[in-house]
Amino acid sequence: MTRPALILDLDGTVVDAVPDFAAAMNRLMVELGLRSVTGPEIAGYLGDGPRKLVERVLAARGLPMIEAAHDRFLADYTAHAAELTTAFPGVAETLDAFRAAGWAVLVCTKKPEAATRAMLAGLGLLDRFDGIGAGDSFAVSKPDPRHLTMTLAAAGLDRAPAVMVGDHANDVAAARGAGLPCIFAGWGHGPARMAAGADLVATRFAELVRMAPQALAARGVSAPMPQVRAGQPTTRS
Ligand SMILES: O=C(O)COP(=O)(O)O
Repeated sequence: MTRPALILDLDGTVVDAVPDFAAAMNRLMVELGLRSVTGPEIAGYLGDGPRKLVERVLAARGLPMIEAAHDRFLADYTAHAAELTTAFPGVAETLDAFRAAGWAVLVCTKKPEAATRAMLAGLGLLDRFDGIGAGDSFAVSKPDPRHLTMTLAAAGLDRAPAVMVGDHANDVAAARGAGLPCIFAGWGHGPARMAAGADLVATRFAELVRMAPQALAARGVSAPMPQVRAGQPTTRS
């Protein structure tokens, strides 16, 4: 059988990047003389990439989009992308278990590739991925389903059975458009209503070892069940 693939959204699914987003945004707010942001405000604006994030923060302060502000924010965020950001509990050992069982693990994110790589490297996670489809890797991005199919193809996995995991309506829509089963990441930033249309809802990252094979089995595809090795912590971040 072709190697099965686990495709993971990044922000709100693999990592909580809100503290670094908020820190970089607040450096920008100081420069612009604008009211500071909070973590919950930032979390509510995520899911459509950094340009939309800046646009939404400015709009909430009564301002139109400022392209130069986005450029400054993105350069600053990219340089500090792994300072306050943490992986969700269980990520490292769960990814290791998937790969040990023969799955490919890919990330499909609206975050630009430079920031994605800097952040994953800083967290010691970059080597745990077999491919990255970032927000600027292709001409399209989520919710366009081609963001998922092109991420698979770029990793040489265009015929692989695949499962998408994400915490945002854009992730669910992209998966459905690509005809892939979707697991909603209930631990992420997306409100519960965004799970509409997902095949399954997980509450912890480690549940993916059971749910990803289950999602494929429901479509008549059998895939190996990853085993998290006994004695490994399941809550390390
Ligand atoms: O940066 C965002 O707004 C969303 O990024 P994500 O696609 O990894 O969730």
